[in-house]
Amino acid sequence: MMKVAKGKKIVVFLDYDGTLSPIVDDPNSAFMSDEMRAAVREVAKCFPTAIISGRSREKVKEFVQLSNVYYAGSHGMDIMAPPRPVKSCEGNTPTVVMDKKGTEVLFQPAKSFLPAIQKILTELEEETAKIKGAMVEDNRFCVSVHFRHVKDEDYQILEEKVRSVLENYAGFHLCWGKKVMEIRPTIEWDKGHAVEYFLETLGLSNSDVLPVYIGEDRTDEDAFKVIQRRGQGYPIIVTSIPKDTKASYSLIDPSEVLTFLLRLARWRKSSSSSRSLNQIWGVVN
Ligand SMILES: O=P(O)(O)OC[C@H]1O[C@H](O[C@H]2O[C@H](CO)[C@@H](O)[C@H](O)[C@H]2O)[C@H](O)[C@@H](O)[C@@H]1O
Repeated sequence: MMKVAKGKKIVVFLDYDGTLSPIVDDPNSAFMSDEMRAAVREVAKCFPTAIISGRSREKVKEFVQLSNVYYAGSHGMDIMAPPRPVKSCEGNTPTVVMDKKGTEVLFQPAKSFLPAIQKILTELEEETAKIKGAMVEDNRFCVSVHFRHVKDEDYQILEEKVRSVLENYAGFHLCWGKKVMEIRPTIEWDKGHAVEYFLETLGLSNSDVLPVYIGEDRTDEDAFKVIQRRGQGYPIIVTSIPKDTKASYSLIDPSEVLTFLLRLARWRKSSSSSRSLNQIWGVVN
């Protein structure tokens, strides 16, 4: 992989839950380790790096706590460029989307849905309050209804309640993630579009660019498809079991993601030195 990458511009896209942090029982405690944070920081010093999560942008930023990465929340429906251009260790400064005042620009293709989303959120909280273990999470442009702690015999009633709320709102649909139901605006925008948006706005859509996308969620498949369609880049799924996926590579869990990121940064920093790929990656040709 690194042989192909030599001389090309790498852009790194990372999912959050299950990729940078392990899947845990409480969504509010899905913290990222300091080691992982340091690795992402190093990678972002070398390559433009974006975190694309199903969480709200504010929440994922609060978890990641890095100022040298780009953030997209709500499965890519809430994108913000960082306050200042991120300088790569190659010395390149990618174009950053700025408004006339020089502040960061938000891209929110589902903005008109916000009033309805707020109502849906309130109704879901009311409707699900009596179902033990159900938890509603406000992800700004989408709403998650977690059922990890709901008894199997209560799941059906929970789903019925969610569907009954949605019946009154045209323009929204339901999808499923890991023990979670997600209510999303029906617009043609997903994590794949967010990848394309970043590549375009950063001026990185040419053929010498290699996007690396690491994710584990069903919604990451949209991004894998975009990379496959481009014919260049590395769609990497995080999974410990074989899966039907558009990704071409896999890492078992966040600890392997950590190793991969550390090696990626190390490779870039050392690629001008005499260290061989074998020394960095520990691989045998
Ligand atoms: O796109 P992502 O960053 O992968 O976000 C997808 C969803 O992740 C979170 O839920 C998942 O992780 C939780 C913490 O490990 C776990 O408790 C839950 O069961 C998983 O579904 C997040 O809470 C959701 O809002 C995101 O949509």
